Amino acid sequence: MMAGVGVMPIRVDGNATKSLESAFLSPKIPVSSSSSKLLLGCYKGRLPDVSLVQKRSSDFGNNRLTVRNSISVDKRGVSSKISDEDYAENFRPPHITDVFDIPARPSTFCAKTSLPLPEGRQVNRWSTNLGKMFVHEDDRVLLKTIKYASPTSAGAECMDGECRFQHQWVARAGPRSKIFFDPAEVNAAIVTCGGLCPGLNDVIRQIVLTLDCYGVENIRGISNGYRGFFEENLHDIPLSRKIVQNIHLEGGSLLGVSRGGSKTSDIVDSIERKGINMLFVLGGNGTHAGALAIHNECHKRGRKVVVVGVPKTIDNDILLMDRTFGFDTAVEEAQKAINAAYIEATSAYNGVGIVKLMGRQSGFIAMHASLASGQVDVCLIPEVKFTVDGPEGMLQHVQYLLETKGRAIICVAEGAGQDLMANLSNSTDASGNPVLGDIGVHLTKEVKNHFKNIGVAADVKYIDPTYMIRACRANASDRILCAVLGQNAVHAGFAGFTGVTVGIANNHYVLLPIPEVIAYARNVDPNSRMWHRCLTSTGQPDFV
Ligand SMILES: Nc1ncnc2c1ncn2[C@@H]1O[C@H](COP(=O)(O)OP(=O)(O)OP(=O)(O)O)[C@@H](O)[C@H]1O
Ligand SMILES: O=P(O)(O)OC[C@H]1O[C@](O)(CO)[C@@H](O)[C@@H]1O
Ligand SMILES: [Mg+2]
Repeated sequence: MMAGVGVMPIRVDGNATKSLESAFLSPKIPVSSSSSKLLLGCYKGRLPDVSLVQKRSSDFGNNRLTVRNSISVDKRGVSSKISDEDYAENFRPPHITDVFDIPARPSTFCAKTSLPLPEGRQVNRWSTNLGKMFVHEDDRVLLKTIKYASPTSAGAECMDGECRFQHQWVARAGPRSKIFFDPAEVNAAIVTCGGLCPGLNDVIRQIVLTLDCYGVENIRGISNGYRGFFEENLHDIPLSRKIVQNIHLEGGSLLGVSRGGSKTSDIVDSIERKGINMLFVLGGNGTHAGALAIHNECHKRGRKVVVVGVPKTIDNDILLMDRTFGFDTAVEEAQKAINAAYIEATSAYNGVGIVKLMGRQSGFIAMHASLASGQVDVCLIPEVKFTVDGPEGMLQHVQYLLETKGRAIICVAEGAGQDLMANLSNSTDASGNPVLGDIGVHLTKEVKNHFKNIGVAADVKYIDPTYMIRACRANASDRILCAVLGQNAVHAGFAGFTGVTVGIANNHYVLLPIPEVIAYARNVDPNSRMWHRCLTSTGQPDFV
């Protein structure tokens, strides 16, 4: 392949340029910065297939981070000043070219609309300012930004006893200058699984709008989660810019959701039948486990399909991310319930207000809602054990609050105190999630019985706003997050990443391999500053 044959030259390093076309088509060619001088002027054919990489291992014991002083052009045609090994271990996002030989092509993405102009002219899809429109392949985001000086420092996550700082680089999300799909051949599908979450329609909308910007016309929604792939009475929903234009004005999911029914082989059979080659999966931990299984099965069957996740969980229980969409809205909506409980309790004689919020195994909503309200006296979360009876128990504290303040407000996460309830069914829902006992109802009974038994009048009001919170429309902050995540999911798909999910880390948008984010559910750390801030605000003691 001759260099510079009628194609735009791209910069490889400070001294050298290389033909874009040859960069797309050449196999992985590692070169050191000194050998990169070979690229000066005319690049003719393959460089000798020897690695002149100067490897400098960073000094972190078992940590396998390495820094390479190299410039390489991998088989994706991507010139790298930082090689894949520079990702923190396990954070290199899988790519379709890891499995298939697919040539890269120039991006068709244009931030401008593709709608026809009044006189029938199409807006030019090709931006005149490509220079700053794309993120660079080597762009990375630092996952952890605090250097803890001691393992005893609040919230410290130390990999070794000395708490040495480790650079954990992850891929930056965003549009790439090179893509691996011809928009005319893209057959995209979107599916929403698990429970509802504010912002689902915003993400669906942004995925469709962004696909449209790339020039994709063939977009479908799969009805009611994974079930829509194979249940005969469920039909796909055609999606277009026009159809999704106003869907974000309502809560819920235009496509519907479901739990259970995740049979990977049936789903992939359906993907093959429908000819889907770009799948966007919106859901929580379970959904992402399903997405990973679909990604693996597609590749096993030799199907050139990319699977990209968008984490959806109101519980905020996905690892490594600042937050997931819908969480901020949930915290805000919860304020109404807490405030109602507060007003009722302060207006009553010896009023006790109890509010149950979602959070199956993670108490983020209850913790943040309690802290935000400044009205909560007791916050109970699944991560922190508590007792109800006895001198250290919660009831004694509620009694003390009535004696001193004349009211008590309790905010409890649904997964808290499950060990306190007898006769739990041990059953699971269709997806295998445990069916919880109702801790809100349980605590309400306990509080009522306690004050009845000691002959003190108490006016107990229980509020369960959980589904009202989940079914509402996303707030402005979440809508922005949804917009960025939805757009980045499409950029990831076109850039050939698969088995990945999008997220926000340290306020930057990233791509993460799915296994890294679903290894276990993210929990509130009882040693974290945030939990301590919550306790500082409520003034509650330990109930053990
Ligand atoms: N380990 C798994 N492997 C494959 N599919 C799974 C797995 N776990 C769950 N699923 C499927 O993923 C879908 C959603 O799972 P689930 O109902 O647990 O919701 P989720 O994605 O975890 O979101 P939520 O936060 O609402 O619980 C279901 O169709 C379920 O069958
Ligand atoms: O009633 P459903 O649909 O199972 O949803 C309840 C669960 O969904 C979640 O909101 C997670 O999506 C949990 O907090 C809650 O336990
Ligand atoms: Mg789940």
